[in-house]
Amino acid sequence: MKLKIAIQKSGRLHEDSIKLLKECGIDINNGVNKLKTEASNFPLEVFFLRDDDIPQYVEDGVADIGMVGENVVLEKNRQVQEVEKLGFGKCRLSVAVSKTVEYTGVQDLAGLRIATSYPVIVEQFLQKNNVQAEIHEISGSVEIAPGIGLADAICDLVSSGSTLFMNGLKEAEVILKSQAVLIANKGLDAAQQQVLNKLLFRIQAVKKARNNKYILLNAPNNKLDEIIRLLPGMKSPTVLPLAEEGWSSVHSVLNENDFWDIIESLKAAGAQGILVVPIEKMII
Ligand SMILES: Nc1ncnc2c1ncn2[C@@H]1O[C@H](COP(=O)(O)OP(=O)(O)OP(=O)(O)O)[C@@H](O)[C@H]1O
Ligand SMILES: O=P(O)(O)OC[C@H]1O[C@H](OP(=O)(O)OP(=O)(O)O)[C@H](O)[C@@H]1O
Ligand SMILES: [Mg+2]
Repeated sequence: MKLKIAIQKSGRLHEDSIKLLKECGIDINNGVNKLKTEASNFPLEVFFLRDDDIPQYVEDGVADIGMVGENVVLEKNRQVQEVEKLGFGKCRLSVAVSKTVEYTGVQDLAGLRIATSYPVIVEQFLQKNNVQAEIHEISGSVEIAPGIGLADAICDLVSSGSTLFMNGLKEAEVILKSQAVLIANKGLDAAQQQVLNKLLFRIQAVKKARNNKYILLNAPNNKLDEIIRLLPGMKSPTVLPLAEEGWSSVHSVLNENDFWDIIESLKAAGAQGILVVPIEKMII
């Protein structure tokens, strides 16, 4: 039995999806223009598809699982389960208006024509806020719609904001924060669930490793207590004596988010020769 996974054929999520599978130790041969391939060392068959089609294929069981943006999952509104956030493809779905108009709040959207490729999500947002506006569905190049007189506002994906900026628009409302997620068919059998669990275990180990760094430093023994207090570690830091009398080497694991703050405190506390090393996999 092989589990069938759908990933984006080309576009924003393609490379990161493949990279994640590879970091999970799964060898896939993704030759150019291939629509289907099999992993050589894991019971996985990979389908390369348009991202818009992935929720439906997973609902229908044509694919058992898929990697796709939460924005697409919500827009397509298919019966699938979200099993894991994948940590890439981070963006937001926002309403934007011309930078020349004054925007004071969601009621300002009343009566406007909003161009978007996300009519379902925008409709839900308008209803929730009791605002009546006209949705104009277009499939791409949404940001030029106001400039060519097609709409008064848009709703599209934003990450750096440069596309909005280049089109003379400003972000008015963030409707959704999105990232790529792993979705699964709701009726997986026990054998399929078992393969999915195996894959999930690996994905979680890769995600944890990406969020953490291994740190090694030297410290004078009289500063050890203070330095150890600064370090969380997986259990507690490893402390080894150095050849030089009165010094120790301290090893620990730091989360990416508090990383720089902790490094500064460590230096201030007397740590020297600090080395920071990426972690490949992390299993707690
Ligand atoms: N600027 C961005 N930064 C980060 N993630 C993004 C960005 N734009 C889109 N994404 C995420 O990547 C997904 C795929 O975006 P892409 O632009 O490749 O889609 P597409 O053109 O619809 O592709 P397809 O040809 O598969 O239909 C989006 O649904 C979203 O989840
Ligand atoms: O805020 P920014 O960093 O500028 O990113 C936002 C842009 O990125 C996406 O398009 P993409 O570049 O994937 O091209 P597409 O229109 O072909 O999907 C999205 O549709 C926006 O247009
Ligand atoms: Mg698409």
